[in-house]
Amino acid sequence: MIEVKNVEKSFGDKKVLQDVSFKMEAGKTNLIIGTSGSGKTVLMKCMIGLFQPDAGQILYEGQDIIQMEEKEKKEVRQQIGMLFQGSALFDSKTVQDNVMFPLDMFTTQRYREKIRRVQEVLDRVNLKDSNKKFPSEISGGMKKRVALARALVLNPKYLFCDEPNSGLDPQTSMVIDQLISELTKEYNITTVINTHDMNTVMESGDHIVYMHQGKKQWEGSNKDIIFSKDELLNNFIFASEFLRDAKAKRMEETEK
Ligand SMILES: Nc1ncnc2c1ncn2[C@@H]1O[C@H](COP(=O)(O)OP(=O)(O)OP(=O)(O)O)[C@@H](O)[C@H]1O
Repeated sequence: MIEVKNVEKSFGDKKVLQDVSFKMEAGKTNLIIGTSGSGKTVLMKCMIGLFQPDAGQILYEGQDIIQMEEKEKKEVRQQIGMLFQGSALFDSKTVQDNVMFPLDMFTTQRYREKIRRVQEVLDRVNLKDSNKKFPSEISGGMKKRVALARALVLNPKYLFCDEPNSGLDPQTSMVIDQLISELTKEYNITTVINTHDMNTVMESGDHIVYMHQGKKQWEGSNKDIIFSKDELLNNFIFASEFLRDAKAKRMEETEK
């Protein structure tokens, strides 16, 4: 579990995060949503220890990452898998070598062990017969699977995903979302996703934190969102008539 407690962050005079608090549990797909500039990326960077908040705590299983010595911080970071926007694969490495990279960096495993683990995660993300291919030879959806396999190869307790659907078509996005949700439950990972994708929100959001102008405006599940009376949240999520109609339909179905 990750707990964010009363976190504040400013850049110069600009308050970017103000008194932000929430808990994100293991086995749940936790989303951070909000308009551009609402502080989602800064919040994520504070959570993984890349930014130092001005005040507050970021607790990993009760231990504050802000107060940790560099060595302890490193240990926590090794338990974090990252899925970056645009996949961030090494173009000059094959699929197999991309996934093996964290094992080369952080373990002393023999090649045979490493290859076994690489194959295991590639199988788990349903990526077959692509081990020897280069990123330029595979589709965007396949690249995401490779990036996901790489994020999982060290068996992380925490998974951070920045816009995992950017650049993907709606169908491929859904498949990636489902895969992330399944893996989160299967391995009991605390998954944190920064997303603009409303389909992800409605289909995968076990727990959603909605940020507005640096503050936590609302928090709840994708089921709660349907019935929320929060005006800012409603305007943000159900921005079009089409989406408002879909909401009304979903409310009707849920009430039946
Ligand atoms: N390193 C920085 N120095 C100064 N200001 C920053 C820095 N990083 C972010 N900001 C400011 O903090 C605010 C929040 O930015 P942030 O990137 O967290 O927004 P966001 O919600 O992730 O937006 P988007 O959805 O567009 O990615 C913005 O006003 C941004 O200009």
